[in-house]
Amino acid sequence: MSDLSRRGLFGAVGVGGAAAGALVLAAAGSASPSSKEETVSDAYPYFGVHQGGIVTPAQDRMHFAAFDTAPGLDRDALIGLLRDWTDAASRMTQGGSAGELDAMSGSYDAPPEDTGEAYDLPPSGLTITFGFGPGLFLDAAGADRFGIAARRPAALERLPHFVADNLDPNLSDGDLCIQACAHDPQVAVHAIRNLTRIAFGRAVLRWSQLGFGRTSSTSVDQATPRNLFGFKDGTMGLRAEQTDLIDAHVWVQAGADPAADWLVGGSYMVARKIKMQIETWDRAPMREQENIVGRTKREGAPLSGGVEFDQPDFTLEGRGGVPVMDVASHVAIAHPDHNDGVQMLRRGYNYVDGNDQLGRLSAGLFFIAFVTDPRTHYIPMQSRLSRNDLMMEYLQHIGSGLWAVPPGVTEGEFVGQALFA
Ligand SMILES: C=CC1=C(C)c2cc3[nH]c(cc4nc(cc5[nH]c(cc1n2)c(C)c5CCC(=O)O)C(CCC(=O)O)=C4C)c(C)c3C=C
Ligand SMILES: [Fe+2]
Repeated sequence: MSDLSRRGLFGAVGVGGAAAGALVLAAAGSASPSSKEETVSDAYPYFGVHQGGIVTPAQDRMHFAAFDTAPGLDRDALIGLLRDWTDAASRMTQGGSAGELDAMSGSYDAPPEDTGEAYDLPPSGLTITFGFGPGLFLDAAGADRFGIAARRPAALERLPHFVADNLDPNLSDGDLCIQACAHDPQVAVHAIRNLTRIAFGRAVLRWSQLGFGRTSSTSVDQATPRNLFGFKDGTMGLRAEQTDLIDAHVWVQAGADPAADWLVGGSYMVARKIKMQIETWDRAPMREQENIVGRTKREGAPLSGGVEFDQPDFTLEGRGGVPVMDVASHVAIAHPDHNDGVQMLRRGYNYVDGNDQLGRLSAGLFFIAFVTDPRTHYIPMQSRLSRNDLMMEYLQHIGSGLWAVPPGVTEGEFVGQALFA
């Protein structure tokens, strides 16, 4: 393990103004590694043009949390919360404590400012990404509690109902959300726990999710991981290095929504908790599994031929003139050619929440995508998938949410500050 831990605060807070994704070593005296040499102890800069945790190379662990603001919270108190969250996030991502004092310091007669479980741990690539839900702008009763309703982005509405959705309100929505990703689960959990604690009296945890195993790659240097169906997942996902595509499909551009200019440089985050009927899937023949996905299980190559990163040929016909790639395969329906060219930055995680009373795993994929506009990028694709995707027989969408993700933070500012200017 690196010498770098949370014993005291490190001088690395605020290192560089570079966009998140540039890796820095916070340990004094260490040489900067290339991204191929990244280790579990590294830190990403907190301050930058975009928030971390979007184009940052997807870490292997995630703790996601959605919050509701407390009844009676006013604009100044909300700003105070965002400022406190920003300060804590800027410290924790650099391997520091949640509070100004570390977990073992402070008055003996007061609770410590940090809960302590990450005290000996390095930064572990921690990123903390904040999002604002539709309810922050207008609550269920239509009240503009924080004086920001006029600046609500037009695209920030609850996602519509999709065919076969079976959403649990207790696993959906939230005025605010936080995505904490790290190489070490204890570091991600520590971040959410302490941010929840800091929010006491101002925002209440509504629902949360642990994810253990990325199902995407967001950098060209990352190998493609596998999901709980055993297939390579993330092959055709957007990569940080594809900057033109990231600009076109992920970041909100100037002029996109004049009422929501504060969101320029930010994005929209879609989260869907998708239960996978894995015991049923495990009984499906290999031929059927591959046909449903549209790719080979071993290599992740398109069924039309070639190797993993080759494009599928949807026109290729097999015996009897039947397309080799099933028109209802997951890949066929989700491909940009069949979705007006749209792509999304997928950043999901596998999850297992124990099991049900019949001995079936309560498991699936916590789907996360960052998009420039959910109305063009997520909603039409999900509508097609929910109606036609062969994989839907094995899936159940049980949780859902959409949040506007403000741009990155400059030192001295708080996250989302431009919304309140
Ligand atoms: C609305 C968007 C998507 C949802 C929801 C979704 C769920 C989901 N996907 C898999 C497994 C795989 N998905 C793959 C590709 C793929 N999926 C989406 C979108 C959604 N998936 C897109 C845009 C793509 C890329 C299509 C393309 O350009 O070819 C693959 C193949 C490998 C890959 O390219 O990533 C797999 C496997 C599961 C299990 C799942 C829900 C549980
Ligand atoms: Fe998919």
